[in-house]
Amino acid sequence: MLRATDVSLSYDEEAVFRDLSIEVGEGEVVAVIGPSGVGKTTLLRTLALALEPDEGAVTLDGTDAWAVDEAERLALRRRVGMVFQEASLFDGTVARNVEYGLRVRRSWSDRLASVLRLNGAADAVHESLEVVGLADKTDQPADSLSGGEAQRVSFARALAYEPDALLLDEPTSDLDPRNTAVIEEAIGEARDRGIGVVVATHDMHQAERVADRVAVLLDDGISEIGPTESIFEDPENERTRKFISGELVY
Ligand SMILES: Nc1ncnc2c1ncn2[C@@H]1O[C@H](COP(=O)(O)OP(=O)(O)OP(=O)(O)O)[C@@H](O)[C@H]1O
Repeated sequence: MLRATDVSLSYDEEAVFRDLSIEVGEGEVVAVIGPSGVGKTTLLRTLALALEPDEGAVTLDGTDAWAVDEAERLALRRRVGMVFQEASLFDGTVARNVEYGLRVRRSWSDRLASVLRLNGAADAVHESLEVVGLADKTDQPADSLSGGEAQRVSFARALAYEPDALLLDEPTSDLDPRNTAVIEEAIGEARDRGIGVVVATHDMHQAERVADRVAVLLDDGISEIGPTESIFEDPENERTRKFISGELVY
């Protein structure tokens, strides 16, 4: 569904990754793990069609996002949601923040259809807040939320417009165990809805808990990608094994 093929990307001539390939299918969770600064955020932004790779292709259902015109790329981008490490909510209620995702992301025709479907937007807002356990906070001002709650609202905002793919950048790095558990359950819910999820995390246990497949990003590429169990229990690549066991120090 969402696929990067042989992508290379550099900042100021400095390669972040070279010839990297990764894909996520419908209803699948792929975790990207790797040391700090290796390029996990850059990879997610490439998959979100926010960064154009220097080489290679990013395709959504077979359409090469950088080979089509701007309008078509924007339409593809709308089908991919991203949740950043830090929640970026604006002043206003929780509901307004979640609804905002719907308004910005939907195309005009979808918006019109949702106006015709009475209360369609309100339902989507409520449902996605339920997924993150915040349906009772709909009318609360966003600036009164705890950090964990704000992050959950960010997740709800991305979920509300039913993206095909959802990219999560360290979604629980600053959260306590309870908020972390809520987000991990919400990842499962997204998968059950058929959304393809890519989650970048430095927490290997989290990758083990939530992912169907794991990609290990080391130096300038993926050292290994495969089913979660085989990556953690029986990695084929020596560097992967050392990274997993903590022998590879960065
Ligand atoms: N806009 C930019 N301009 C120049 N260099 C950048 C830019 N963004 C990121 N980098 C560099 O690219 C490398 C990869 O950064 P990136 O944020 O993708 O890593 P990461 O794996 O997500 O890190 P972390 O786990 O610490 O968040 C880093 O060396 C970073 O300093």
